Formats: sequence, C-alpha cells, structure tokens
Amino acid sequence: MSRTSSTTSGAAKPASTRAKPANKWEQAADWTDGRLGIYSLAKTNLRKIFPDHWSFMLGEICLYTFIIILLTGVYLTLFFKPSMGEVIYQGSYVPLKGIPMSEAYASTVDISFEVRGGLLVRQIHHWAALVFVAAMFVHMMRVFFTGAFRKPREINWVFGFLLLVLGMFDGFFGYSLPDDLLSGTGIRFMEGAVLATPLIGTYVQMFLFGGEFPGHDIVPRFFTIHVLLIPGIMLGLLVAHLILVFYHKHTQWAGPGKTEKNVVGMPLMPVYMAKAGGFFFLVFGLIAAISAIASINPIWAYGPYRPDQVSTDAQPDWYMGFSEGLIRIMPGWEISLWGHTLNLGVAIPLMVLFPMVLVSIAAYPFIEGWITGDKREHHILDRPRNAPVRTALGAAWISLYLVLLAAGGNDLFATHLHLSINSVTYFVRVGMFVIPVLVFIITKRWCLGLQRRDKEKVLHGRETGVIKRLPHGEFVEVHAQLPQKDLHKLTAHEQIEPFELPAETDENGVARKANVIDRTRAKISRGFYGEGSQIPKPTSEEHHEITSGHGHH
Ligand code: HEM
Ligand code: HEM
Repeated sequence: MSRTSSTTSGAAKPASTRAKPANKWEQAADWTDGRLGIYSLAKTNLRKIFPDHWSFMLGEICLYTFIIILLTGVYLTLFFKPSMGEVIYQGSYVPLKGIPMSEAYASTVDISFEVRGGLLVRQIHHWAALVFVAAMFVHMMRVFFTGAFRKPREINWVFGFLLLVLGMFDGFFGYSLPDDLLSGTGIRFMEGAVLATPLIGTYVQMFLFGGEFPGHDIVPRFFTIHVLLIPGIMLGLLVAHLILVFYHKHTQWAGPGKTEKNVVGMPLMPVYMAKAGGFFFLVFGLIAAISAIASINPIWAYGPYRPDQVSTDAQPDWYMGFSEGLIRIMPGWEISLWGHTLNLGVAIPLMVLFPMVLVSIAAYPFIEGWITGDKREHHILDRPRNAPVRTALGAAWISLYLVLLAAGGNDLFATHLHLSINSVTYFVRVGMFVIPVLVFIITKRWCLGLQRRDKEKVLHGRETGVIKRLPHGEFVEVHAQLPQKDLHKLTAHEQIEPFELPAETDENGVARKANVIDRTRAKISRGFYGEGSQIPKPTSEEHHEITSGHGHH
C-alpha cells in the first residue's frame, strides 16, 4: 500500500521526558543521541516517502558503482607504486622478464599476477568505472527526458553534471596510471591537446609534465589527482546531490492522488533500505561476475610505455571516445601567426567542440527555463512525448555523441567491416551535421504521433477487437472506455503557451519595439510550444460529448 508524505516533522522529545531506557542497547542509543542529536534527524528522514518506479533506480546504480570503485580503489593503492623510476622486470610473467619499465607498470603487472585477488580487484575497479559512467549517462537521460531538472532541481542537475564530468576525467586519469603502451598513448593525446592551446599551451605542458614529454612527474601527479583530489570533490558533490534529493523530495509520475504538493510512495525505512541493500549486492555481484569472465585492460599484453611506439587499435574507454572522434574527423588545419603555429586541427575539436558538447548539458535547464519563463515548481514528471522538442533535442544530442564515438573507432569500423578508413571518416564528417538533424525531426514527429494516439484513446477509448453489425447492415468496431486512471494519466500534462511579445504599440499608441533578446525568445518559444509542436489535448467537453453517445464509432 502506498502512503503520502507529510511535510511536517515530528519534533523529538527531550531526553529527560522520554521513558527510562529498558536495556543496555537503549542506554547506548540514548548516550549517543545525547551527544549527536541523531534521533530527531533519523525520525524525520528515515520515514521519508519515496515514489516507486524502475527508472528511479538508475541513480542508485551510480551510487553503488561509485562505492565499489572506492572500495576496490583503496585495495589497489596498497600495492600500486605511483613512480616512473625505471626497474628491470623480474616477476613471474615470463614474456616481460628482463625488460626495463616504470615502477608504475611493474607494480600493476604485480597486482595482476602476484597479489592475491589483485587481478580480480583491478578488473572490478575498471568494469565498475565503465558501468559507473554509463549509469550516470542513463540516469541523466531519465532526468532529462522527464523534465525532472526543472525548478527547483536545476542546481542539483548541475551537481550531477559535475559528477559526470569529474567521473569521466577521473576514469581517464585512472587508466593513465599503469603506464602501459595504451595509457601512455592516452597521455600523449592529452599532451597534444594542451600544446594546441593558444598562448599558454607550451607553458602548461612544461608545468604539467615537469619538462619534456613524458618526464618523470606525470604518473605521480595523476595518482594524487586520481585517488584523492577528484574522488574527494566527487564525494562532497555526491553528498550534496543526495541531500538535495531529500530536501526537494523525489519527483513522481502523474496518477490519481498525486499532486505537485505531495509524494505518494513507500517509506525509506524499512522498505527502500531493504530494497537498496539487496540491490547494492546485486550490482556488486554482477560486476564481479563480469570482471571474473571478461578480461579488461590486459596491460601485460600491451607492454610498458615507450614514446616511440603506439599500440594498434588504441582506444580510450567508451565515455572518452567522442573526444577521440572529434580529433580523428577534424581536417589537420594549421595557421602561422607572427611566427607561432596555431594548430586548429586540434584546438577546435578539443578546446571548443569538446567543452561545447558537455556544457550544453549543464546549461539546458536554464535555457528551457528562460524560454518558458516558467517560475513555478514542478514535481510531477513529463512523459517524454508531451515535450516533443525537448525529447527531440535530447535524442539529437545522443545521436551526435554516438556519431562521434563511432568516429573515435573509425579504424575498427574500417578493419572489421572491410571499409576504407577515408570513407568512414568522410561519412562521419557529414553525419555529424546531418544525423542529429534527422534524429531531431523523426523524434519530434514520433512524439506528436504518440500525442495524437493518446488523444484518440481518450476520446474514442481502446479498440476491443469486437466487430458488431448494426441493424442497417453497417459494421462497427466497439471501443471500450479507458479506466479513469488511464484517462488521468493521458490528460494530466499541461500544455505551455508560447511566449508572446508585448503589443507593438503601448496603450497610448506609442511604438514599442521588442529588443532582440525578447524577439529571439519568442521565436524559440514558438518552436518549442507553438502549433506544430504540440497536439491540443482533449477538453473534458469534447470527451463528454463523444462518450455520452453510443460507445462505438
Ligand atoms: C555519482 C553520480 C550520481 C549519483 C550517485 C546520483 C544519485 C542519485 C539518486 C540516488 C537520485 C534519486 C533516485 C533517482 O532519481 O534515480 C538522484 C536524483 C537526481 N539526480 Fe542524480 N546521481 C548522480 C549523477 C547525476 C547526473 C550526472 C545528473 C544529471 C546531469 C543527476 C541529476 C539528478 C537529478 C536532477 C535528480 C532528482 C530527480 C528527481 O527528483 O526526479 N544525477 N541522483
Ligand atoms: C570515479 C572514480 C574512479 C574512477 C572512474 C576510476 C577508474 C580507474 C580506472 C579505469 C583505472 C585503470 C584500471 C586498470 O588498470 O585497468 C584505475 C586505476 C587505479 N585506480 Fe581508480 N578510479 C576511481 C577512483 C579511485 C579511487 C577513489 C582510488 C583509491 C582510493 C583509485 C585507485 C586506483 C589505483 C591505485 C589505480 C592503479 C592501479 C591499476 O591500474 O590497476 N581509483 N582507476
């Protein structure tokens, strides 16, 4: 049975007025509460109501994979040596015996072959990182397509966005640590990006690497960033993210009894705590099973990093693939100014387009808020079809991301599908501009089609498949009325009016020209909510008029 949350908190009784503790445990609890005051905190929060839907589980997957990463990461730090000092390998992996390598690489090979459980923990750490970023993407999509980022959750969206970006970069720093041929190639790529930054590039490169590439400093520096700096910031952001989820209360789908002012669901304790505990072990178990079966990053097969070598099929982890794609499809433009070379072929994709693809995510709630001019709070979720332009923009963004990811693997497409790498590159160059537009158009039309279908269902009911012959010979299909619950669901959404410019003359007949910003806003707003962007939903009069008839059409 579902419950509705009350917003008032029951204040805790002062300790002196409470009944005397019955046993040692209660005494201990009283003692702790007297010092930390957690009784009232727990009382108000542990009974907090959360709505139920499978998609609200995605945030949990992010949380659990992050915990798994922290646990396994701590184990790895016990054995990993973040040093680029040279050693000669004398371990048990015969093919590498006698080869000079960095301590970082040697210690990662040792973690894999010498340390008890080391290889499994490494694999779990890496797999969990892949699932973590994927879960963040999907969780973000859920929040995006349902409009859960609207007021009052815009700041929490930005916290989430920062978690995503930091997670992606920390993953990059992580796979750069073992100093194998693949990670060295990744660092070389990053060095290229730094060097292509106009004016400050060479100075930043020298500062980062402590001299010429690769130098001796980059792995120890990345290590501190990877295990301390970024996870520390992420932990802080994560706590703030979850506190805000608590504070705002969770959004919910429209349904009978659900309003913008209540939350219908089950209490956190015991229902969700039990579910969450079980789910954590399920996620951990699944990742452990994958890690035990599917080998990831077998650094012993790549060999130690040498600046004069590149491993074939060198690919970053999937979430960074789009940045690689941007660089692979960019023409190698270069210009010389006052004796300085400006490498546009690297600077444009990595300094301009890469941040743009990401920052567009962070900015979206604010852009939509500005277009609608809506200052109200929203706690009831949108069905994606009822916000066709937003849904189409989200789908177009995903398609751009996937096209760029494909570009990052242009060599793999070429070799596996027996294509010329140039054809793949040209296809992607065109596809990058064309595919998102096509996806936008198709998705928007699809949403409008679904809205029409919903309208049809509300007005004419569900097709029963029963064909009836009328006395005068006509055949009709009997339609059954939808249950009240479904009618509510299909008509609960509100339809936003596009923003209109004020009249061109004021009340005294004096011309009042709208400024460029307002004119742009009105134009975009018409694109979002104008005639071609939503199907007017059925009114109750229309519904009444049609359904008061014979029940078949
Ligand atoms: C470390 C990564 C993250 C963790 C552990 C996390 C965790 C959670 C959890 C447990 C919830 C409540 C359950 C749910 O709705 O799924 C939630 C809600 C939310 N998350 Fe995240 N999240 C993360 C990343 C993100 C990202 C990348 C975004 C978006 C860019 C985001 C935006 C939000 C928003 C706006 C809500 C409130 C949704 C609502 O009330 O419907 N989160 N998050
Ligand atoms: C969001 C957080 C994190 C992500 C995405 C992440 C990801 C990664 C990845 C992909 C690797 C390469 C693994 C491999 O060798 O195949 C790695 C290595 C490593 N990570 Fe993390 N990590 C994170 C947090 C942490 C934390 C908090 C610690 C320590 C407390 C840690 C410790 C290490 C160590 C010591 C290595 C090098 C050993 C090795 O490569 O096996 N990581 N990390």
